[in-house]
Amino acid sequence: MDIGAVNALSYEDFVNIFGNVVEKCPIITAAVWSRRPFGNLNALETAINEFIDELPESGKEGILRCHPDLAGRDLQSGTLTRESREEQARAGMDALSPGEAARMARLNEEYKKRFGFPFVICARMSDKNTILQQLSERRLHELPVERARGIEEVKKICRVRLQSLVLSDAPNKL
Ligand SMILES: NC(=O)N[C@H]1NC(=O)NC1=O
Repeated sequence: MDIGAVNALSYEDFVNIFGNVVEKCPIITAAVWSRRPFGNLNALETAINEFIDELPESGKEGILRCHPDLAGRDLQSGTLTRESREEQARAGMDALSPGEAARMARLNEEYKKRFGFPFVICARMSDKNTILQQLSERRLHELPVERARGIEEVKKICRVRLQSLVLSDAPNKL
């Protein structure tokens, strides 16, 4: 899909296609539609990032809360979004040993209890050992540091999702 095609989309189609680039937050996609025309894919990504940056801290925490746990209940019950399922599978979250799964569950719970939102990391840029290590380290941070860190990871996930949507059909790359 080239950028001209993206800019020509109705808001309904735009939200249908790009609505989950930030997990379960189609309101962000719906909001940035009014920033068209985008010069290129980076401009669309920048519009999304700016929208996120302008939110109050409670809004940023809300975005984090829309993310499923890694190797959590949604993965076990098959209720992850398609994007999240693929990302978690690539990082080996569906193939943890019983010991790793128990450690992940314990650390995820500890993290959520401390911060009031789930641990978020761009699984496509990571693997299970790094994820476990990062979870173990980041759970000790202070809230403002960790909220900002989680949002950085949301932006990385968004970039990867945008790229796979727009660059996947080769002839008209952005
Ligand atoms: N909790 C969390 O990090 N979830 C995710 N990370 C990612 O890359 N996809 C997700 O759903």
